[in-house]
Amino acid sequence: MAFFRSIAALSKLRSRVGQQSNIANSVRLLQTQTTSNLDLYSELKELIPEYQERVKKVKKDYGTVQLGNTTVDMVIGGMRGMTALLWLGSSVDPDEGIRFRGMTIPDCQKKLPAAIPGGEPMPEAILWLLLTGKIPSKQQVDSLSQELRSRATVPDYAFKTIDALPVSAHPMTQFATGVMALQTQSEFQKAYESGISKSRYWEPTYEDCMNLIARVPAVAAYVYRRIYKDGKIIPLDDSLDYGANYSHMLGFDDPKMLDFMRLYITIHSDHEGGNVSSHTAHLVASPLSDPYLAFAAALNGLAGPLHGLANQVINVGTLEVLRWIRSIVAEFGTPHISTDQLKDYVYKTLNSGQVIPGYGHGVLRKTDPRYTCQREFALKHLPDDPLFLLVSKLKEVVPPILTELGKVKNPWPNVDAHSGVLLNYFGLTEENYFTVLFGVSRSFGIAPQVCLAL
Ligand SMILES: CC(=O)SCCNC(=O)CCNC(=O)[C@H](O)C(C)(C)COP(=O)(O)OP(=O)(O)OC[C@H]1O[C@@H](n2cnc3c(N)ncnc32)[C@H](O)[C@@H]1OP(=O)(O)O
Ligand SMILES: O=C([O-])CC(=O)C(=O)O
Repeated sequence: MAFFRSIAALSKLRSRVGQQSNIANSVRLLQTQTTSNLDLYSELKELIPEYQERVKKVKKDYGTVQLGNTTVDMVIGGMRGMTALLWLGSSVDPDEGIRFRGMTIPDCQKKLPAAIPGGEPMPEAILWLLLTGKIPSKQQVDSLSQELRSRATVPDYAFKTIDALPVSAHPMTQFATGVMALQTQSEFQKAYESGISKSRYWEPTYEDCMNLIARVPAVAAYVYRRIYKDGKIIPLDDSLDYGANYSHMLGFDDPKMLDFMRLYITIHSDHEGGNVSSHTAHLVASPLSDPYLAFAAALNGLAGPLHGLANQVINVGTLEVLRWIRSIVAEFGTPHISTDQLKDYVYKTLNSGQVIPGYGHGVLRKTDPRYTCQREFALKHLPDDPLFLLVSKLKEVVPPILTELGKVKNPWPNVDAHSGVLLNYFGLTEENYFTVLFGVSRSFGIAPQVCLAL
């Protein structure tokens, strides 16, 4: 299976050709400027032409600079470890994890606007940051919230297209089908057919990206309500921001769940360009397939159990353990499972030829900071939840066993090992649906990259 690793961001290009500070200066784009347009389009209209010029200049001045050697392992491993793509939004350091435009998750939690005092960063804020490289004000974020709501209407035929599938179809299949139905509204396709100039491709692409991001929660919520709640649809609430609205349309209005949803979307948005979903979108968009086509393709990659679907599998695992906890509780009157019992469970999984879902990574070599921030959220809001305690215990038990195997490069937990426990706590217990949440979030990372690659 091919995992493509990328050059991540221009900042990574800097470190790879470290001494050549001229390159560093040339590629330090967008991040240091301080325009203050209230709407994102006006902001980008100033920034993108300059970005395009800088990319041209880097190409002209440094186009022949070598960025490393290609080994047989890299080729067999599906370009793993090969510097191969330009990815502006984020970069992943093996030890430190994700940085969005240079900002770690704790930086984002400190600096990006929240919907409530002391709350989690809003997805609208990460979108602004990924697209512009700048930290938006609360006013800018609120204006973006409003704009996304105004774009959120989904045509009825998209729902009917989903209805043509059996209810038993996997939620990811239904979601990707709904996204394909939205594609008929592509502004890029229309503009291309009418002969738009190359330098302006980004404009209808931006329209498509914003419409796509605005509309996917309604499609995703429809899939959830159709499969699990007898098709009773909950309409968008005009007073809510993006993350809160998605949770609301799913049927969850606990303020803590709304804030968790904001955090969830923020941290799942982007993970450099080499992961399967992001790379797929980048590849599919490169021949000018529009953002809907690129995003639907990405969803199909995300639906693989070694990528996004791992969050579903870990929950099948944990729910099995939960059933086990219940039987222990029934028998002994206590929910505490011993470390030895858990170890046996992990060995049983490995001995049956399966991987331990939620552990390991193509790039990371330490615990995923996305796992850590979800753990911190859980410690704050549900410290005594039995499933959370179990997931915490798994973190003690699994890494030494994986290390013992001698071949696993990263025995530590990744993002997928934790999200399900939190969703389950708030009542979203249908684990087959979890990857759809991941998909909605990933539109935030993919869309800016598709826009900026033009
Ligand atoms: C959002 C995300 O996509 S995060 C990742 C989500 N996926 C998972 O959690 C699934 C479990 N993890 C895995 O399967 C892997 O760690 C991957 C796919 C994420 C990364 O794969 P790789 O880069 O090939 O990992 P690595 O180089 O460490 O693999 C070496 C060996 O260790 C094994 N290994 C890696 N992780 C695990 C694990 N969690 N459990 C058991 N074995 C593992 C590999 O299967 C491979 O075995 P093989 O040589 O017999 O084929
Ligand atoms: O980076 C990867 O290979 C997988 C991952 O964690 C993601 O896409 O979020």
